Formats: sequence, structure tokens, C-alpha cells
Amino acid sequence: DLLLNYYSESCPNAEDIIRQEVTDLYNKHGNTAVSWVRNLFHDCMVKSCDASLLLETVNGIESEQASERSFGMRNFKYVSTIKEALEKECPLTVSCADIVALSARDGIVMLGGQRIEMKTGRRDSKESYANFVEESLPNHNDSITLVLSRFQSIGLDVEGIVALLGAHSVGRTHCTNLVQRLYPTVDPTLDPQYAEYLKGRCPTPNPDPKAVLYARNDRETPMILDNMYYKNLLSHKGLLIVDQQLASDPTTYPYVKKFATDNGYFQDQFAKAVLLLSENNPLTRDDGEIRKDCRYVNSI
Ligand code: HEM
Ligand SMILES: [Ca+2]
Ligand SMILES: [Ca+2]
Repeated sequence: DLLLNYYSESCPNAEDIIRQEVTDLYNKHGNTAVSWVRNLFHDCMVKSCDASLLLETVNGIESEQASERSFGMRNFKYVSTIKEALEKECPLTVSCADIVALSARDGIVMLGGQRIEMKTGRRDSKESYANFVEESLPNHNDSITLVLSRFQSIGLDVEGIVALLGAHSVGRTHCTNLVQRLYPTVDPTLDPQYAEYLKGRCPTPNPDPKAVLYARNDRETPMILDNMYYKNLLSHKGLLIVDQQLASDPTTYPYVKKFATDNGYFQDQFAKAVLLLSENNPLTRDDGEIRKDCRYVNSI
């Protein structure tokens, strides 16, 4: 089972090493911290927090990273930087799944969020679940009902779900995910002036998916994990359809309002929701393995 400080005997410096690597990477490439937060969502929602997300397409494995839902994910190569530092200190000891969890925890601190006490001891999957990604992760234009049911299936309540989406207070969204709301007519739930700004960022209805055209998720504080996201929703500046819906649906709106007015309260609820996500269905004991390289299963 998961334990606080699971590596206290086997690799006492594990958590410090991860924190140091996350900090160094943040100082060189600030957006790595953002990636660690998204990785937690994309790994933990698909079956388990088991690093299934990190496996690459090779030897019969089909990577989850190739799914449409993983569009825009970045910085995977720097997971290897963290893993290499751990392998140097304690070979074959610290799981990639725990790296996903703890790097998200430390990334959140880099982005101004609260420090979350997380248990460790997750083991790594021997498979990637590419075929399971689309039925596990909601899409950017899915209905609120579907979004809620996906997250409820891992034990989050409505308040926790609204808090978790606050992760969209950092990072970016590519134009392919936005043009639907801009062309041919502007989505009426979008502030008209903001829509004009977004059209400037995304000038054509059919952006080349390979072009790096994007808008910041939160134009006000793009690299700070704060409650600005909810203030934006209340002023009709939500970026994705799933974001903006939180402000119009009667079951989620009360929490949007509450978080918008109280950043401290948001931070507490966000931390609780992240913790719950990070403990979804872990592999423990003899399940799975401890990968040597997060990109590949160990060879026999
Ligand atoms: C209904 C659920 C969700 C949907 C449909 C969704 C969808 C998306 C989409 C479409 C993007 C933009 C990708 C791109 O164009 O580059 C994005 C970005 C992001 N998402 Fe979500 N997301 C959801 C929930 C979450 C959750 C729960 C978290 C974390 C706790 C999260 C963290 C992030 C982060 C950090 C980014 C920015 C990534 C970057 O800048 O590299 N998302 N999401
Ligand atoms: Ca997984
Ligand atoms: Ca922000």
C-alpha cells in the first residue's frame, strides 16, 4: 500500500532528489512545472497512477502519448532527467509512477500552489493503455455531465472536480482546440473583446496542427496556479468549452463563485483534489515493476 515516505529506508534522499531536479528544470524551462501537473491528470485518470503514460511506442506497446487527447503534451524528455538522477543514487528503486506524482507535487509549489503531502510506493505498469485513453479522459468540448461522471468514477465530488480544473490557471492551449469557439461565429458564452484577442492569437479557422499557435490558458497570471481561472470564467474568459461550462451549470457554478472570491479556500480544495487523483488505483506490492527507464518496460 502507499505510505508516507515509502523510500525512507530504500532511498532516503528520493524525495529531495526529485524536488531538486524539478527546481533545476523549472529554473531552466519554466513550463516543465506545468507539464508535471498535466502528466498527473493524464496518467492517473487512465487506469491508475502507474506511469502508463510515459511508455513509448516500441515492441508491441502503443503509447498513450499518441492519443488525440495527449495533444500538446510536452517535456517528457525531462522526466528522464529526473529518473537518471534517482537511478544514480538508488538503482531500480524509485518508480516512474512516484516520479509522476511527486514531480506534480513539486511543480505545483514552483507555480505558487500549496505543498501537498503525498504518499509513495506506486509501482509501474507493464503496459500502456492507448485504447483506454479516450474513454478515460474527457475531451475539451464534452458536456458537463460527461466531465463530471468521468471524474466521479475515480471518487471526486463536484467541488473537487471544479477545484481540479483550476489547473487550467497555468499553461497554454493550441488553436486547434479553440477555433471551434471563434469561427464561423463567436461562441456567445465568450466575452466579445476576449474573442477578438483570441482571434488575433488564432487568425484562421483551420490552423495547421503542427504550427505552434496557441493562447495562454490564463492571460492574467499564466504561470501562477491561482484562482484567476475562476474569475476569468465569471467574466466569460474561459478558454475551453469544458472550462466555461463550469460557470453556466447550476451544480458547478456555486463552487466557481466560491473559488473566485477566496484563493486560500481554492488552494485547499485544489490540494485535496490533487491528492485524491494521485492515489487513484495504484499498483502496489508485487503488481507491475520498477522501471529502469520510464520510457520502456524492463526487459526480461
Ligand atoms: C475536463 C477535463 C479536462 C480537459 C477536457 C482538458 C483539456 C485540456 C486541453 C485541450 C489542453 C490544451 C492542450 C493544448 O492545446 O496544448 C489542456 C491543457 C492543460 N491541462 Fe487540461 N484538461 C482537463 C483537465 C485537466 C486537469 C484535471 C488537469 C490537472 C490537474 C489539467 C492540466 C492541464 C495543464 C497544466 C495544461 C497546460 C499544458 C501546457 O501548457 O503544456 N487539465 N487541457
Ligand atoms: Ca495510468
Ligand atoms: Ca493563473
